[in-house]
Amino acid sequence: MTTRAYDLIIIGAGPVGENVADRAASGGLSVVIVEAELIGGECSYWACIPSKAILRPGAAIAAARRVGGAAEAVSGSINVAAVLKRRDYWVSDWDDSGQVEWLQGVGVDLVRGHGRITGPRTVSVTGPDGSITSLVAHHAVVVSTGSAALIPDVPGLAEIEPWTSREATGVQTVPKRLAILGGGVVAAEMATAYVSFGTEVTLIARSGLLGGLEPFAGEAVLAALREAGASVHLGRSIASASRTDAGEVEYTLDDGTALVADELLVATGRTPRSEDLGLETVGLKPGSWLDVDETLRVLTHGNPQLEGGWLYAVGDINHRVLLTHQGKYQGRAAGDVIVARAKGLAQDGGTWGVHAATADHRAVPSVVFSDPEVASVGLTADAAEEAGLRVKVLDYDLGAVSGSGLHADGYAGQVRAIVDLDREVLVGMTLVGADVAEMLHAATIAIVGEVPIARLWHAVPAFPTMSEVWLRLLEAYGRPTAED
Ligand SMILES: Cc1cc2nc3c(=O)[nH]c(=O)nc-3n(C[C@H](O)[C@H](O)[C@H](O)COP(=O)(O)OP(=O)(O)OC[C@H]3O[C@@H](n4cnc5c(N)ncnc54)[C@H](O)[C@@H]3O)c2cc1C
Ligand SMILES: NC(=O)c1ccc[n+]([C@@H]2O[C@H](COP(=O)([O-])OP(=O)(O)OC[C@H]3O[C@@H](n4cnc5c(N)ncnc54)[C@H](O)[C@@H]3O)[C@@H](O)[C@H]2O)c1
Repeated sequence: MTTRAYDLIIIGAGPVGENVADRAASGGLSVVIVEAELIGGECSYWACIPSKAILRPGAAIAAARRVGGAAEAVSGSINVAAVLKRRDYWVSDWDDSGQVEWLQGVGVDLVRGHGRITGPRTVSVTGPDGSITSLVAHHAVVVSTGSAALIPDVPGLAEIEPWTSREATGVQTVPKRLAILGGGVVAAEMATAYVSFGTEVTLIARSGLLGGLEPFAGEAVLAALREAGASVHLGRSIASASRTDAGEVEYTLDDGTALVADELLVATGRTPRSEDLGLETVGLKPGSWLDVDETLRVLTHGNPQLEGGWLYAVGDINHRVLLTHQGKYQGRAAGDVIVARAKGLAQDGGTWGVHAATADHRAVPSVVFSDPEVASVGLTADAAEEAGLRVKVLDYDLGAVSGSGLHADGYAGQVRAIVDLDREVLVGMTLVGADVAEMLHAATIAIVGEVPIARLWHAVPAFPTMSEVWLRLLEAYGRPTAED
């Protein structure tokens, strides 16, 4: 057994752990990162990247089909083998050597294996060959171990070895019939991808689609999936599942309907990867999400083992926002504040401070890459009401903007903006329609910058782009007068 000492130990080299490592190393700390699987984590190999790689070809074909003159050039069907080959390129054939080189380049040491906390500031790593490496941190330990697919407790479900997002994004042979349980983001995106492959998709959602977003978003995606041939059962769940000798999945809905598929994808949310992490050795509960303060430090709640604030939890594992870009944002703040604390430098963990993840509460951008796309940031109308804000809700038909009509024949889309009437600033925006993803960042900037609505009149959208919807929304709000 070897023991090594570093300023900072990071457990989990997903996109979030990598960002913490980068900031801390560039701030002059000695850093080691521990990884059990591939450097780059879930996002790079089994989530964001492969899912978007398999969605894009279908979206590109659909885009061409919506433009008269171009539509005529689209003949035949999608080349699934070529799609999967392109996906393989984007996941580097599940080889992380490029990321290993990057770690070396930024001066971060890597220990491959499963990391477990063994006490305050100490971590033990069991390597693939069973060897043990003991690590001691002078300053901090960061847990960035992410999340895994949650399999609900449905009779027979675990036994049939259902697909999770890993199998759905890493598919080698596309099934003819795919059942999907869940109505969230993974379900919407994978249904969209597999429908584009020509798979017979059956989606089972216990409520509507894309809960938590503006209701018109889920309704538009639902209508499009049905239009594309998917069979969608709303208000239903799966009561039992089994596999036949031939490998088919037989499952029953909670209304007694019996159905069959070749594979069943479970897309019912995530569970924290903290079960086998040694949390019990420092008075925390194994298998729990880790609550943190604004600087991503695990809340001590008077726990003497966490004294000195040495433990941080960043990314999915803290359950603030389960998105890569937001986790990386947290990672930059955490890496910098660990450096500041280690070196006794000034800290800025107040609202919008460099060491605080304030945007987690105010402006989380997210895109569902379904067809239509759903891009949202900040509050929905319901969330604004729950927060007790006095708001004006501005709705506009995105298809009525010239830029949209030019972009695609019969463009269908919808935009909703939420304005805080007391501060006269934007606090939320949701866009639904083809290719709205790239329009989202303007709204994020307006919210984070707290740009006054009166000033937004000077932010002129280029003609004829879809962004002209901003003008229509401002008109719906009302143009300021000289007296205002
Ligand atoms: C299908 C799917 C699609 C998604 N698409 C998007 C998207 O388009 N955009 C977006 O922003 N987000 C997306 N997400 C969410 C995104 O994948 C996560 O938010 C992101 O991966 C979280 O990063 P992380 O570093 O916190 O965790 P992870 O990426 O899960 O990385 C954690 C790492 O820690 C390692 N690890 C865990 N435990 C240990 C241990 N004990 N010892 C050593 N190593 C350990 C794991 O092996 C892993 O490499 C998607 C998620 C799914 C499931
Ligand atoms: N484009 C993106 O940014 C992107 C893409 C995919 C995933 N993600 C992230 O990954 C995370 C996980 O996605 P997800 O879709 O698995 O989770 P989710 O939380 O988005 O959706 C879970 C769905 O499963 C349903 N559900 C939960 N338990 C159930 C049960 N027992 N029976 C039937 N239905 C049940 C819920 O009602 C919900 O519709 C999300 O938080 C999301 O942020 C992001």
